[in-house]
Amino acid sequence: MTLRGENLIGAEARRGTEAAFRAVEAATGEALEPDFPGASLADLDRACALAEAAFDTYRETDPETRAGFLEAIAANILEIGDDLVTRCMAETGLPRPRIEGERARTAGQLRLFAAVVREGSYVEARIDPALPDRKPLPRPDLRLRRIAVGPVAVFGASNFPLAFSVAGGDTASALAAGCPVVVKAHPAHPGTSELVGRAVQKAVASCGLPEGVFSLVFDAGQSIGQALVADPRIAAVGFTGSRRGGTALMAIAAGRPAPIPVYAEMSSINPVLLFPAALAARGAAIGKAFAASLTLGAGQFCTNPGLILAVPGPGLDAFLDAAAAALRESPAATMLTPGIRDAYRAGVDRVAGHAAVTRLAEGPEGAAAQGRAALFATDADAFLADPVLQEEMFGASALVVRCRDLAAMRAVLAHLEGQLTASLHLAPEDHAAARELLPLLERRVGRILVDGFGTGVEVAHAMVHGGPYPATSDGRTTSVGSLAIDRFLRPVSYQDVPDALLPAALQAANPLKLPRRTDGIPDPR
Ligand SMILES: NC(=O)c1ccc[n+]([C@@H]2O[C@H](COP(=O)([O-])OP(=O)(O)OC[C@H]3O[C@@H](n4cnc5c(N)ncnc54)[C@H](O)[C@@H]3O)[C@@H](O)[C@H]2O)c1
Ligand SMILES: O=CCCC(=O)C(=O)O
Repeated sequence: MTLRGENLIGAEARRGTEAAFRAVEAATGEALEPDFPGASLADLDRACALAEAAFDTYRETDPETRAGFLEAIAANILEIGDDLVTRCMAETGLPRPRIEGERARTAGQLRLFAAVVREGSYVEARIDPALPDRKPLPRPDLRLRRIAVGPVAVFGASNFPLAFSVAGGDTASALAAGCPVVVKAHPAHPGTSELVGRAVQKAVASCGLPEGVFSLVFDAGQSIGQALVADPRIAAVGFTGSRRGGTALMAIAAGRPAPIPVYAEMSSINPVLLFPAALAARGAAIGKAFAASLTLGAGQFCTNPGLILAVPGPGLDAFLDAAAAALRESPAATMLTPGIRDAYRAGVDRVAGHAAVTRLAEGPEGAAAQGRAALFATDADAFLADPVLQEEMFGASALVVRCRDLAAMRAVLAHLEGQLTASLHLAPEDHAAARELLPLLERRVGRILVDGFGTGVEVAHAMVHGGPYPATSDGRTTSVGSLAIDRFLRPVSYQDVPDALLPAALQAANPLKLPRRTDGIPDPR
């Protein structure tokens, strides 16, 4: 498929008129064809106007139409075939199996949301019938459903060019909720973005939907993204990226005459708690598994295990020996962009130069575009004394914090910022100590896992990929899994509205066959 470097504004493909940029081949630094001229403010205005015009029709599409649309996007992405995989590999430096796996995950995610739309519980249809004879006052007829919030702005992520980008989780959940989407492509993979954007655009047309359901804009800088968040027709924002970028967009959204929510997933160091009996029983095996998780995708996962907490002893020594040996042999890996590589190296240098930190291991030196793995250690007192030590190093390096006892481990956890995940490595003898820490962990993180690592998020109904700030801007939500749809819905209550005027979801005959509650009790199905 030929790339044209065009913004996709509704049904149109338009070459931008602003500064152009090109993708860079991650491994070589070579510029890749074609040019991507940035969208103009007029292009963005048209995209937002079309999204607004599409909103009322799209949000009332019947479940089958909307689910079919999501499935058509999945099919169209797969239909692009190897062109998508090779372009994506070139732009990101990520290997083929990773891109193919991520493509399957992206299609599966769209299909999951299709199933959610067909099943219908997300509408939360509730009916409290009128009680005209209630004393002292009659009760009105009350009916509630959730509706889409409005057009949503999505910022594609650099590190998941498919699953968190143009047709990734934010887009899939917003479209499932009934929200048109305007995507601001990540500048690191514009070709991948255009290919996927065209797949979505094609699905909009083949499903007979209003053209404004989807648009995709490119920008060499940040002004179009900022204007998108400020646009009064945009009702919510999905973002995955840096803390600086996420908080900048939050400030724009909060400063609007009508503020809107920004669902930003930003930074997390994902603590790993190694409990004494687990370490004694299998320290070396955990160390090896940790190194594999740390180096996955050159460490460019928001779920990367960047912080290890453990009590010193022979078990921890075995863990460290195995982890260090694996990391010393782990080849340097191409990073997504020169900027991300430089930020990673600067983060590593900052930690390496810290007076209270020792370097335990370092991977082999690589090419200019590559990042090498590293493992550092400090103690709990030093960690508690310097917030720099809990800053995300976005790459394959981690810091081990030696805690003199479990009380020190608790103090470190209590001091941590919000996190996406916490991993506990346990033997049965550790359960009592782990139980003590669980309430604190629940307050700090979005997902607690045992005997594993957070990398490799399952896209499922019971998944939470979220967590308190700064892991995300809103710890009440998730950006992965079916619950992600909640971000883009809001409840509306209808009081004494005649059946003929009610939305289908709440009419007496239940024409959409939605699961509903009457007086709080699920209706028989
Ligand atoms: N935790 C994570 O999941 C995660 C993922 C990717 C990157 N990162 C971090 O972010 C750093 C940079 O990577 P990145 O380019 O992917 O993230 P980024 O936040 O710099 O950019 C993400 C997107 O937001 C836009 N953007 C950023 N700042 C903006 C602003 N002030 N106004 C308008 N738009 C803005 C960018 O153009 C891009 O489209 C990495 O080195 C890493 O530290 C973290
Ligand atoms: O980088 C953020 C997403 C991480 C993820 O989805 C995974 O670990 O699978």
